[in-house]
Amino acid sequence: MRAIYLTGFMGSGKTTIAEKLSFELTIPTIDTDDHIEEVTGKAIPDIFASEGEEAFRKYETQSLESIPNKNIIISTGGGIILKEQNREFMKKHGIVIYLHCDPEEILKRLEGDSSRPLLKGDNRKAKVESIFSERLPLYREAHFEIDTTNRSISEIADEIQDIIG
Ligand SMILES: Nc1ncnc2c1ncn2[C@@H]1O[C@H](COP(=O)(O)OP(=O)(O)O)[C@@H](O)[C@H]1O
Ligand SMILES: O=C(O)C1=C[C@@H](OP(=O)(O)O)[C@@H](O)[C@H](O)C1
Ligand SMILES: [Mg+2]
Repeated sequence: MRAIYLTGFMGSGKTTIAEKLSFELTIPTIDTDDHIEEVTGKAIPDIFASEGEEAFRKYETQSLESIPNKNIIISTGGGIILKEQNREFMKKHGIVIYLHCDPEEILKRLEGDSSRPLLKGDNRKAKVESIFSERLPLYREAHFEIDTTNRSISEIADEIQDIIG
């Protein structure tokens, strides 16, 4: 089986759904953020704080390209689609599934979360809305799109299983 790449905004459920699918299908899963943390020995917020976003994006591409791409479910970081190189890599090596979620629900799901450096500080709503609208056309380059808004993790996992057969 070709790799399944889950893409989508922060809080769309990529990491959670990949773990569920991995359990149900008994195939491995890797999260690009976890991979970066293992390789660098640093937490994601520390990389952003000490080396900046550009350095993080380099690690992200290196992770994407070094993770196996057969018989695996890969949950990506929300910004992986920013680079054309990454979008092309995922489309070439696997099935790309975009997990859509309305910004309003993203804000609810991430209330109190402090692990996402791009949403740090005041005016989270404006931040989510502006990053979301910038990225939406890039997310939509995926092979498939699933709306996760107001849907349970089980329903979403079942829909992905239908897609991949
Ligand atoms: N379909 C869903 N319904 C409600 N909460 C969800 C759903 N999917 C994920 N969550 C919750 O949203 C938060 C972010 O999920 P996560 O899997 O880390 O998203 P991502 O990896 O896309 O940033 C977690 O607290 C998770 O439990
Ligand atoms: O959207 C982004 O640019 C980011 C999303 C995060 O992953 P999740 O999408 O799993 O939250 C993580 O890679 C980093 O904080 C940057
Ligand atoms: Mg994640």
